[in-house]
Amino acid sequence: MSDKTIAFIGTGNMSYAIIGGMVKNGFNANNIIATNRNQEKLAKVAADFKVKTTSDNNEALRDADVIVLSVKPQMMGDLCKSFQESGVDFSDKLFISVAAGLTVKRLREMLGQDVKMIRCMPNTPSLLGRGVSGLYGAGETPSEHEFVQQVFECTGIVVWVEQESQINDIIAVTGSSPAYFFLFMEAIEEKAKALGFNDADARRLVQQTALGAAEMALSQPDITISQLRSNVTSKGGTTHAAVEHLKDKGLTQTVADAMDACITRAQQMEQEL
Ligand SMILES: NC(=O)C1=CN([C@@H]2O[C@H](COP(=O)(O)OP(=O)(O)OC[C@H]3O[C@@H](n4cnc5c(N)ncnc54)[C@H](O)[C@@H]3O)[C@@H](O)[C@H]2O)C=CC1
Ligand SMILES: O=C(O)[C@@H]1CCC=N1
Repeated sequence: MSDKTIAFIGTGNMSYAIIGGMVKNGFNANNIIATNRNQEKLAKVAADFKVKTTSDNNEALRDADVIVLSVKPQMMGDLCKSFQESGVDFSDKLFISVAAGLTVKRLREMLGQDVKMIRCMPNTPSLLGRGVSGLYGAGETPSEHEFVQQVFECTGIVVWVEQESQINDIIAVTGSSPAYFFLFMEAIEEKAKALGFNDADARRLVQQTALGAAEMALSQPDITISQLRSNVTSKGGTTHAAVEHLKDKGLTQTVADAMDACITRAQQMEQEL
């Protein structure tokens, strides 16, 4: 593993998950700096992963080779302005942005320089090494490309996209989609409670079933997901009744429409921010 130092600017949910995945997968915690304005969040990431922490973004900018911009998109303008005013020479540093809805062009405008910039669209299962990261690069060297690949492979699987616009597709398919699965799990959990299961059992039943279904798909790559579904569905049986109801109610189209809404929102943010 490279000895480059990497700083996460704005260590909230997403960067906490990436840092956790990196440390659990052997990345040297001494080479990771986490920043946040919030001291409690910094104390937690320091305690959990033994990384360096600071509330001074400029110190992290100065000390790191690779800078991960991970504040909310709406906060990015102010952050980049503070970097411009910091007096730190960051012209040779590699930037990675995990923000939705901010293009490389816009980020470079915000930073006031044509810095090397990789856009990454991770997801929160990165914390467990079960993440997916979509990557799009602009101007990085082969060794930087390799470094970024290694970092995000610590957190799960990685896919490079050729067009920057595909980052918005990745948001719909993997960045936001843990929430779709959680919504589905919430719906089953809620109904389980309505059927009389206590809270703890409702939670255990739904999470174990979701995990089991995902592991069945993962462990049997030669069997289509559709076939796995079919294997549960006895002709004229109970699953058939439930699945037909979901189909009649338009689940497949609803999911496709939701993913389009996700992409449209990312495109709108590109115009707004
Ligand atoms: N949460 C997710 O599932 C995903 C989030 N993202 C992207 O990751 C970025 C961060 O999202 P989250 O982690 O969910 O947000 P978050 O709100 O949990 O984390 C951002 C953190 O930045 C801190 N912060 C804000 N301004 C700061 C500043 N100037 N200096 C230092 N710290 C500052 C806040 O205190 C906060 O803890 C966003 O741009 C989002 O688009 C991308 C993929 C998935
Ligand atoms: O909701 C959001 O905007 C971010 C990007 C992908 C997941 N969370």
